[in-house]
Amino acid sequence: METMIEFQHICKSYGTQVVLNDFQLSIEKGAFVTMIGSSGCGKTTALKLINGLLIPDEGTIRIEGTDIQTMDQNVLRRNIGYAIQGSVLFPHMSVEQNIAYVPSLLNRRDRQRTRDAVDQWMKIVHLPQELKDRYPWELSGGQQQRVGIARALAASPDILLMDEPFGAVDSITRTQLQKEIKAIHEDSGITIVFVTHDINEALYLGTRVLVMDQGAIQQYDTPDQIRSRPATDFVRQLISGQQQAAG
Ligand SMILES: Nc1ncnc2c1ncn2[C@@H]1O[C@H](COP(=O)(O)OP(=O)(O)OP(=O)(O)O)[C@@H](O)[C@H]1O
Repeated sequence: METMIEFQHICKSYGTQVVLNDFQLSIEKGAFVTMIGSSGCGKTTALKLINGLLIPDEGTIRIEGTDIQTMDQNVLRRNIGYAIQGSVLFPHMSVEQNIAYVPSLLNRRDRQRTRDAVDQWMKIVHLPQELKDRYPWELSGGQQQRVGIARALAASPDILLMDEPFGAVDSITRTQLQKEIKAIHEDSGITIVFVTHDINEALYLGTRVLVMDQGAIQQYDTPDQIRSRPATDFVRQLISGQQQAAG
């Protein structure tokens, strides 16, 4: 299997607080990795190191073998979609303009191509076409989240980073969005790294689940292995929470 993202001996501190210490992780191309762990254990930090929003104190991050520090940061970010909790849409732009943002940069001379791309992505994330001319404040939380995902995907990234993208929506919308993102992953073969606090979500979506505690990897395994062979007490506790929630 080809490696898409690799963390090699990564150290990252904020002031005197060490968050990641000799962190090592390899993510296969096409994987859907869900990251779960205690609050403050470094999940968001790990995510932001992938798209260069944060720079490691030590160690190297590689994407398809290339050290990201040596890459053009604009090219890097254009290849990596980023969707986070709550609305990160451009408030002064309509739904259509938000989704078209990157495609219109890429297809400067071909407006029809951009319009077609917007239509296509709105369909995929189940946004009715009549919402095209609305502004973010005229949308529900779930619709805003869908626009955010469509915008991230419309840039045709190889990698999609998602930081609790469904944290702020009701449970029915959340279940729908989970199904949609799972289908998008299966259809596109994109590599997804997804941070969540919800063990059910982590086990449902992930082809691999990364369980972290205090900057250390507790287990990195398939959902079946996490369920049947929890590697540490921390993982066992997470799973017992899942069984309670399910039962
Ligand atoms: N810019 C910053 N300056 C100082 N400390 C920070 C900064 N960003 C994060 N931290 C601290 O680093 C630790 C790791 O933060 P991070 O956001 O990566 O954790 P997380 O696992 O995503 O947490 P949560 O599950 O609560 O979202 C936390 O203790 C946090 O308070």
